[in-house]
Amino acid sequence: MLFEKEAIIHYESGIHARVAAMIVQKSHELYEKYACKIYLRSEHSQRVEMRSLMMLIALKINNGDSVFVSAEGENREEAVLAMVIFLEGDFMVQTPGELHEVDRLLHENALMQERLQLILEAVQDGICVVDKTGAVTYVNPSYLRILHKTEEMVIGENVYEVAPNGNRANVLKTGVARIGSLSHKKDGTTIVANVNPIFVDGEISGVVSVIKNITEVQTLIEKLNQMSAKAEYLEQELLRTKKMGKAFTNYIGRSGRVVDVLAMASKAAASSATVLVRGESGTGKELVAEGIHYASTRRKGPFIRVNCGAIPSTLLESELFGHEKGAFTGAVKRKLGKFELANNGTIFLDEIGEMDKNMQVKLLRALQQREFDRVGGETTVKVDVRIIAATNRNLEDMVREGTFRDDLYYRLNVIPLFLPALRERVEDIPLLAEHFVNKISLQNHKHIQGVTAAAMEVLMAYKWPGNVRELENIIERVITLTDSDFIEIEHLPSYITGEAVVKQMKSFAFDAVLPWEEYEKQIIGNALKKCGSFNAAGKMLKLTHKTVAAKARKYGLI
Ligand SMILES: Nc1ncnc2c1ncn2[C@@H]1O[C@H](COP(=O)(O)OP(=O)(O)OP(=O)(O)O)[C@@H](O)[C@H]1O
Repeated sequence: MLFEKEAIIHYESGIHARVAAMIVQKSHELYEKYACKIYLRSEHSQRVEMRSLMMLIALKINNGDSVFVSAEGENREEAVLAMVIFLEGDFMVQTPGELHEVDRLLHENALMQERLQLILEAVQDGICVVDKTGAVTYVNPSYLRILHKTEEMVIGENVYEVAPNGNRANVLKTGVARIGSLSHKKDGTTIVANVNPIFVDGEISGVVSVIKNITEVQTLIEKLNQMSAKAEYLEQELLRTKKMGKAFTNYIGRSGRVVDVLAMASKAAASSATVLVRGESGTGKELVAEGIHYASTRRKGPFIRVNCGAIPSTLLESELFGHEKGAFTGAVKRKLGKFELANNGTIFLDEIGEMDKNMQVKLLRALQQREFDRVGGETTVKVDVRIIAATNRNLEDMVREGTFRDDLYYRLNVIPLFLPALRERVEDIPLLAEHFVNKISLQNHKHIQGVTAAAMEVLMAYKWPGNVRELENIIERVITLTDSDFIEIEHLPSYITGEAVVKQMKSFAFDAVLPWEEYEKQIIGNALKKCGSFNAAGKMLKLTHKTVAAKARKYGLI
């Protein structure tokens, strides 16, 4: 409970015994003047009369407590007032009515200040406060870290002296904020600064500068740029493979060569240029030609295939251009040729290298003028046909030898597509094998689940002169003849498995002449490793399974 007439004097600075003596002196005067006794009381002590307890006052006040001044006597109000006025220079004085609220506000303020201090110290951005004279009054630890400076170096320095044309001096002069100003330091760091003026009562009272080291950000931006360039490239690649669309989904393969050739084919499909598909027999030339047709705007028109190598040259003209009734013996009615049938679609001239030179001239005319005469006909027929030709022959050699017309060659070779042989894309074999196993077992109502790893290894080691067609045929034969769940080595033809074994044996040191048993042991061991059973190994080696078992025992292989 506060005294009726008292003041609370908050300790503000250290009080010495000298000050305490002055207080005592003053209280004597007041006693004389107002006939009052002056008491002081700290928060934690009894009130004490001034005259006797000088040291206590000094100690108590030095502890930082609030000091309550009260008086007893006739004019105690005046006495307290006089004491308060006397002390005002060294102490903060409040009247009792405001005390609690101010105390609370003070406490809140102190807390807030503490929090703000913590925040300022914790933020990663550097903060620098400059007063209105240009002197640096505050920097946070991040500021010092970013600029590699110490507090002693920066506190107190004047921005008008250290950087008269800098942002801080400028903002202080103009009162206009500067945002996002970049500076590159000698050590290679890049710093971005936002400098804002501080206004108090409409007057500029300093600036606050917030800086950030964006060297890392710039490195990240660079990385981001690289990544986005890479993503763009991959997106284009994806688009490239996607663009091939459904038209090419029948052509199985994911190897780089296949992806490239299909990308080119899909580009070719977008034009109506003549395409020449090259590749060994069985590499899927027809599939690609079909893909081009179905990926083109002509997809709703017909795709007409002519095997120029399979039709006798005497009949090829009528096959391609048709004939009129009675054009030759047996021509009992008018027959439309493949070119007419392919109108508004695509004609696929397979095995073009087999065409004889007479026919080549006629074809050249049809290609150049998109018109021809039916055999025995007098009127010229005009057609709108896209031409795709294919060959497994070396047309360049044929042109050189004079068996293929060069003008026709150039007409056909507008967009050449080279299909890789299967041995050049071994990585596609598992994919193709799986495709054929699924397709053929479905057609044959079988449930073959796949190819064993060992058998796949053998398939991948084989040279495939017949390419994909040969692979498809082998899988078809196996599926037709077997009932097991998986295609195993023993199901494969011996010319394929044999090649694999020979390949393995190449690693064997044939230069050195060893006892026969050494070779035999190696061969039996290899075959058993590859086949996994006496039976299969026997088939591969053309021995009975009993012989294989006996030799395996003899050489301690089991
Ligand atoms: N990449 C492939 N994906 C799936 N099947 C393929 C692939 N390549 C070829 N084939 C299959 O192989 C067989 C032969 O293909 P295609 O007739 O297209 O080859 P080609 O190169 O035109 O042969 P040829 O030169 O003997 O005429 C077809 O049954 C075809 O389905």
